[in-house]
Amino acid sequence: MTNSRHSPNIFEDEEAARHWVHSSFDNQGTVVPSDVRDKLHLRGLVPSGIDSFENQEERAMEQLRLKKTDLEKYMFLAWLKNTNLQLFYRMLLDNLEEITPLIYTPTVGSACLQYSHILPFLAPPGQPDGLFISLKDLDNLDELFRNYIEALPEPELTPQITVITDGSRILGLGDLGVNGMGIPVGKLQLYVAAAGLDPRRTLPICLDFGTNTDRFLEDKLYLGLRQHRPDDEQFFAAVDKVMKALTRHFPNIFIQFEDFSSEHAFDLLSKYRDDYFCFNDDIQGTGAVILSGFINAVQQAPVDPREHRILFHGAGSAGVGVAKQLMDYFVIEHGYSEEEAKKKFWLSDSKGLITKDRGDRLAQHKVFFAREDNDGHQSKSLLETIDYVKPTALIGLCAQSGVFDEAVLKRMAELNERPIVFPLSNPLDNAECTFASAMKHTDNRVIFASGTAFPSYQVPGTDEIRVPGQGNNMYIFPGLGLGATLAKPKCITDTMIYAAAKSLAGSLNDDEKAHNLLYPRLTRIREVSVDVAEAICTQALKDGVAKDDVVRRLKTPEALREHARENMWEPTRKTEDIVHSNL
Ligand SMILES: NC(=O)C1=CN([C@@H]2O[C@H](COP(=O)(O)OP(=O)(O)OC[C@H]3O[C@@H](n4cnc5c(N)ncnc54)[C@H](OP(=O)(O)O)[C@@H]3O)[C@@H](O)[C@H]2O)C=CC1
Ligand SMILES: CC(=O)C(=O)O
Ligand SMILES: [Mg+2]
Repeated sequence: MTNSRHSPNIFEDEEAARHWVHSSFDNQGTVVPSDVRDKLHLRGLVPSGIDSFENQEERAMEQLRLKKTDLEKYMFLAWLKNTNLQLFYRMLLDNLEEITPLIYTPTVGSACLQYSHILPFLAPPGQPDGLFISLKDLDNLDELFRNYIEALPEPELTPQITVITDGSRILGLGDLGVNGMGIPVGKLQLYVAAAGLDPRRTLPICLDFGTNTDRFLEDKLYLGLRQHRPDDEQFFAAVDKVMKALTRHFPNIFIQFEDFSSEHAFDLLSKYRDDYFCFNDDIQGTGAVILSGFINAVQQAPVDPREHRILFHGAGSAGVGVAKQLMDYFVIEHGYSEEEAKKKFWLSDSKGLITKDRGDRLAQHKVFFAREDNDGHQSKSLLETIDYVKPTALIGLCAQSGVFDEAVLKRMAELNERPIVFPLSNPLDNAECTFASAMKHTDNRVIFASGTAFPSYQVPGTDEIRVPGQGNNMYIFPGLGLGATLAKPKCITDTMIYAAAKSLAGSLNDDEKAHNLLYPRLTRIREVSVDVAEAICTQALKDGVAKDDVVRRLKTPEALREHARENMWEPTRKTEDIVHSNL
């Protein structure tokens, strides 16, 4: 994909020249060649030396590494993105393993907690980080969207993808209100880096519907609406107004629901999934990514795949979403009926094992997996539940730091030759256990993936370095979004989500398999996203929902992969591309 803006000619049209000079996308500062500087009257406005892209990147990396804290690094990167967007993405793509944790989990968690304190220092005035939609603005939605379009560097490049949150459950950090904006911003940066979505066409949205976290309401620097959240009736009506306005302004936009509280996440998905071009990342994206890691874990565990018993600690949108997705694995791959497959799952929450006769009123999303075969048995503590269930796999999605403690891990190791332990809660401080403790307390036998990346572990007394898996939906949503924006299906079907998971599981190369990895290395994320995008397109064609004519003509996986590759945006890497070839 080229970066070209087709008209008008920036050397002849004064307004276009001014626009180019002030654009954080076009004007890349110290690398702009001297003939372009002269034509655009930039001589003297930058030092006379002309940088190479390599030097420009080296300087920026040097500054990044000089920052003392990860939050300072986050702020530097946000400022860089908002002032020299292409340099930011060049750096990110060239240093994915170093920078991803700084723009995404874990650092984005600290940034969200501090968002109201740092926001004014992330972008120049007038350049929006995203669109803030306050409950008070529901009658002005058209104006809000128009303002956003007019503030864009290239108003004709309308958004094709949005990540939308109401900040009510940000990672495992709780209700952060308007501070949650950091999450859509971070997710969309990964869409660009990992799958080549055009950064000019991404739209982060934060629904500023108040917060129930009093410490924010009492913080005089808090920048959101200072009131408690609305009741359900008002909430659903407000979201509905936003959905209608959003799709009125951007009819083909692909919508990712993110980090809504579980009480609302399931209902929003079922309300909109058939008629809007949308999906829920925490339910479906996480479901797909963990299914993929589970498929690869099952191959490493010396257990008949049909004998697995899976215990979830945490039964919110992520826990239930992942359990449903894993259930499909037993139905599709092993021919189980849904009822039989369901019996392989036990879910526990803050009150213990979820059973039908526990004595409390279960939230709707927990009813499906509530056990009925417990003969009155209830268990409160995790250890008790493990003794009762005897799981082969323990999956943490409860955001309780360290809850997979020494006793829990040792019990999993007693029960299993290769226990599967996935502490998936984010950010790092919320993980149910660390990789080091999982290795230590299972005699290094654990099959492991966590939501936020842990460092590698050297097995004591040996040279062996073990690399932990990162089971994070970032391996799925970028490729899913790329495939969806290409195929333009009427809706995202369950079979498309399943196909994405299978494709991710199958994307390990020989080296990754030799190292017993559960997920591909992050450095290959663009290749992997091409595979996931192809799987989405192929399945959309099979399901008869793909609307895009080009995709409908491209029938083979290789042709679809090529199409995905050709449509991936790349930051400029050649000087001649700084001024577009059509001028
Ligand atoms: N790795 C990844 O890609 C992803 C990770 N996540 C992570 O998953 C976590 C949960 O997200 P989500 O499901 O939406 O959140 P919710 O807050 O909706 O769910 C949390 C669940 O954990 C349970 N819980 C809370 N405290 C305890 C406890 N002490 N013991 C046992 N269970 C407890 C809650 O119980 P109760 O229902 O009784 O309140 C609830 O069922 C977050 O940390 C999030 O970052 C989410 C999406 C993707
Ligand atoms: C990764 C993610 O989506 C979450 O933790 O909510
Ligand atoms: Mg999320």
